Amino acid sequence: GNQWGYGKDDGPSAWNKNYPVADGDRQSPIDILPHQARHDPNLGPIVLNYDRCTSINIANNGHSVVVEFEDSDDRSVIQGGPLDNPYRLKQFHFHWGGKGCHGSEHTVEGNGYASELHLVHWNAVKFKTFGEAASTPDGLAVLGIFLETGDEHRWLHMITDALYTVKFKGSVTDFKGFNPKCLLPSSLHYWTYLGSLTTPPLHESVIWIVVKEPMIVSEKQLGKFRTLVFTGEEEDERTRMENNFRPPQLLKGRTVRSSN
Ligand SMILES: NS(=O)(=O)c1c(F)cccc1F
Ligand SMILES: [Zn+2]
Repeated sequence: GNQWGYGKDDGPSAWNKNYPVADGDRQSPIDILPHQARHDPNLGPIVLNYDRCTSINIANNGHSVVVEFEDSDDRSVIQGGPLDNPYRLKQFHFHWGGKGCHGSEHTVEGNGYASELHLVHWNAVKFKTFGEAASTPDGLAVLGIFLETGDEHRWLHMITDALYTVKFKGSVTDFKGFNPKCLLPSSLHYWTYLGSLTTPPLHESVIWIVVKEPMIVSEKQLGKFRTLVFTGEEEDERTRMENNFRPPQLLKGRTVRSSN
């Protein structure tokens, strides 16, 4: 099948073999150069209505740890900013590095962060299903939040305390009542640009909204993500899940706008 990963032979430099769009004109992530971003006064604030969000489960999909949400109605949406419609929250997941090295996907002036949280939303006004939205330009809106190491994050333990239940690829456990609003930094000032999924199939369907202010988490909390493994419980090898990030891709003439 189309198995891909983050190793030497199946990693980002090999993805274009099975997914030629990897060499496309609007690939993600990118290196963000704040001084070259165009400040757009028409870019309003991002508005998150997550108060009635319904988390369902937490899973290890062999590439990351993902928390899925009920998305059969508009109970949790993102709107405003560059978005013309409300986009429904579908899932969130993380990308991270190895001990002490960088693991974010987007970089800022060449500097990576320890990790990056992606909150994935889809345009249910224009599309019937997530899959349809994910394969059509601007069907998705992903909110990216950098994680920087420092003091312990007061709410991230709700995620890290559950990671031992999804150590192996293919494990899924109940994860109800979690509202990701508790993870967000105080300011939602952002950069925005048109890009893609950062994992295969790399569809060029994403309106990216990258928040400028990182959330602060402790090295201990981040270390718990590295107790996950890419491999299934039945497999012999136990390959530690880390460095599950795609490096920055060419801008190819795109404009990055700044909310302010
Ligand atoms: N990394 S990402 O946020 O681009 C992403 C998506 F948007 C959707 C599915 C998987 C995935 F990894
Ligand atoms: Zn992601």
